[in-house]
Amino acid sequence: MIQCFNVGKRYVRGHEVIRDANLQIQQGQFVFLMGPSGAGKTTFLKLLLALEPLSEGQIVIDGRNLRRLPRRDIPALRRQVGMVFQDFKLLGSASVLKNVALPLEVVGRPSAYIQKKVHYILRFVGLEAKASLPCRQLSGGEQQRVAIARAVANDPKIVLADEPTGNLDECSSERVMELFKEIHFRGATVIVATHDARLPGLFPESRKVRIEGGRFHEDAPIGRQPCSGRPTGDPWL
Ligand SMILES: Nc1ncnc2c1ncn2[C@@H]1O[C@H](COP(=O)(O)OP(=O)(O)OP(=O)(O)O)[C@@H](O)[C@H]1O
Repeated sequence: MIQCFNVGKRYVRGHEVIRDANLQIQQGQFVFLMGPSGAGKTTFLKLLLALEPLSEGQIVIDGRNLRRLPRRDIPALRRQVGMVFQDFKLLGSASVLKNVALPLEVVGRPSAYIQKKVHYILRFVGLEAKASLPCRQLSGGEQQRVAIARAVANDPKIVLADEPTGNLDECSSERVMELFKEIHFRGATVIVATHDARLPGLFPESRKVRIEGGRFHEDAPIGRQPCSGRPTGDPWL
């Protein structure tokens, strides 16, 4: 569960982007974080990943208060969170396969497991045929799917996606949303930040939260969400 209590964020020499913001997200929820450009969506995702320090308030993730989290525990927190960055942050000269394998290598998974898992996920995102190509040879939509594959490779409990359909055509956007729905079905909490008001229409059961004036506003009552189908064990293999 993600809990935000009176959260405030002010950048050095900047205005207060988020102020006195409260939010609670249960494990397994699918949340669209809406708001116009500059509203603070990326900032909020960065706070959740501890990429930016809080100015005010508390964020508690699965009982761990980020303010009190020792620096040495931050990598473990980040391993539980898969982040799809707005600019992908892929290794352009490395292959698609290498980019997706990296998070698994970092945590020391056996190579046979990595091979099996990466191929499964690349098939899932429809990129198995491009596994050996350097990422920079892929289209924007394909790179977006590599970024999603990398974010979910390690079965994170939480997946954060920053404008995952920015610059994609309608068909590619729908495909990307199908991936997130599947990831959600497999048990992850998914937070998609977007200013594209059409996206929530692709997943009507989702929860919509708007950032406005630095605060969170619920757009609609939280409906019953499809319950997570995640069984115990590896959800991919
Ligand atoms: N590192 C920074 N230093 C100073 N100000 C920043 C920094 N990062 C973001 N901001 C400011 O914080 C505000 C919110 O930015 P943020 O990127 O969180 O918005 P956003 O809702 O994600 O926008 P977009 O949809 O365009 O990505 C903006 O006014 C931005 O200029």
